[in-house]
Amino acid sequence: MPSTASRQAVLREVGLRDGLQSLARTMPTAQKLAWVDAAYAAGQREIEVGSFVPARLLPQLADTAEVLAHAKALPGLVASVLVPNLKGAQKALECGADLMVVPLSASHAHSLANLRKTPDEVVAEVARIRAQRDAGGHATLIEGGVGTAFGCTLQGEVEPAEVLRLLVALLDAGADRVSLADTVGFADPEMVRRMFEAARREVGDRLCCAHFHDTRGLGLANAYAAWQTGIERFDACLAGIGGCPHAPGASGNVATEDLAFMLERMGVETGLDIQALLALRRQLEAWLPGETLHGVLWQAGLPQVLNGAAAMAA
Ligand SMILES: CC(C)(COP(=O)([O-])OP(=O)([O-])OC[C@H]1O[C@@H](n2cnc3c(N)ncnc32)[C@H](O)[C@@H]1OP(=O)([O-])[O-])[C@@H](O)C(=O)NCCC(=O)NCCSC(=O)C[C@@](C)(O)CC(=O)[O-]
Repeated sequence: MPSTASRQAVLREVGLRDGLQSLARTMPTAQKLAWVDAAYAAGQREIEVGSFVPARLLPQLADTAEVLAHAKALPGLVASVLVPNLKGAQKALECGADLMVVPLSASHAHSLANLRKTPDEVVAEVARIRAQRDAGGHATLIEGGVGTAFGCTLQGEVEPAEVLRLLVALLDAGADRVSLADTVGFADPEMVRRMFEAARREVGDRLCCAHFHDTRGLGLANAYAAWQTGIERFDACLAGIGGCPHAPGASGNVATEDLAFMLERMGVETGLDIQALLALRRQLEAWLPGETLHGVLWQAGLPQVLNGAAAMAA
């Protein structure tokens, strides 16, 4: 098990994509740009700014090109987008996204509901995306994100062997790296440990990120379990908003500010100013009146001694 000492973690903010796609309202573009700026000022260096999907499906994210252009102007920021197919990927390449995440559901039922494609058809789409990326000489990275990796509300069980097969297939098709997601909050820390260890045996360091929903209160425990297997990048949503519209029962992601607190408390450097994240959460509350926000740190605030593990080691 890798030691916690001197490790760093990256929290990729996905609230502007996963969070906002789950709300019925559309956040005005000016507020999204202010969110990107404030997240950047709080130390976030990876932000998923939206999706290139048909606006009729997700009008909340119709301004993704504009938000991406704004994010790209911030030095050192990895500005990513979600793309469901080649058409979305072409837009991401045209707009110069640093990274595009192609979601692939290991559950056949969810795959059809979400993308109208089987998992293997999504793998084939990734091969077309890779060919297009390489032909144009673009620098945009391709991440294959395997969702419903721990089960699915539509299909029920998802075989771990199928998840592993799809991780390998995505890489063989041309994804630069892969990640694992618990779309509907079915995972527990022991399942996470087993899955991430097995995935690492299959694909090594090309397994780059963990994406947990806190649907049943295990988001942080699952993140900790993934961390213990060596994962150092996590998706998270400010105020724990989020959820896939095509996954019944899906609810919010692990809250950015809570996850940052847990890691910093363990002595792990995230580069994040947690007070600034809490201030941004208050701003988000004002931007989203009437919406249910999640997370717990905001209620108690930071303890006086933040860096518990480091303090004990000193
Ligand atoms: C994949 C499709 C498009 C298939 O939808 P479809 O209807 O089968 O698409 P199509 O290829 O038949 O095209 C239909 C029309 O849409 C257009 N079109 C086609 N593609 C695009 C595009 N990219 N951008 C803009 N327009 C597009 C296309 O040009 C055409 O336009 P028309 O000729 O009718 O005028 C649709 O099912 C889709 O967009 N699905 C995405 C749904 C989504 O965003 N889900 C949430 C993200 S995944 C998630 O949240 C999970 C995750 C990542 O967070 C991790 C986790 O927790 O597990």
